[in-house]
Amino acid sequence: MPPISLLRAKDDAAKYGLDPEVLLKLKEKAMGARGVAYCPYSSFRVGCALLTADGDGTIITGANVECASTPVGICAERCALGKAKTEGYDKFAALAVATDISPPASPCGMCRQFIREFCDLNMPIFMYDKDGSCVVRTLEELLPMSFGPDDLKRGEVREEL
Ligand SMILES: O=c1ccn([C@H]2C[C@H](O)[C@@H](CO)O2)c(=O)[nH]1
Ligand SMILES: [Zn+2]
Repeated sequence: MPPISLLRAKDDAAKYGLDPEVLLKLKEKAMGARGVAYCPYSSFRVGCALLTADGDGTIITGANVECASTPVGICAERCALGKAKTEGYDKFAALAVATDISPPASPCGMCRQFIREFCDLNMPIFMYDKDGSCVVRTLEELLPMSFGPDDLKRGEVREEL
């Protein structure tokens, strides 16, 4: 009998067209990335793992990095996306975020908009709690009726008329 985590990963993975083993790896990486968070001000560790879809399914991780001037810090999700983009990745299949609370935290509003810049609206976002239990939503479910790069292009067309 496979462990519960694999059974659950199979359901979640099937729903979003992902390999369950890859999803488990993504979860491990997101939970592990909490360990490198720099969060001396909040002590709130966040880890993120981004599954790339450009080639061999590389996983890019990130964690929150805070700053004495507190608004200057960056969330784990934007850290991971910034790393991925600047390492040449342009397509993403899933994002996982892990915190030490339960139920799990979800990406903040600023991160939802940042994810919207680079990812499809139907991309799943897996949110893990301290024990590894998961809540999953698509980007569109977390950010309905969103504004994105295509909307700016529509603005350009209007000006030409
Ligand atoms: O989804 C989230 C929510 C919060 N944080 C960070 C920002 C800050 O460093 C700390 C407390 O808000 O957690 C993230 O990285 N991602
Ligand atoms: Zn954020």
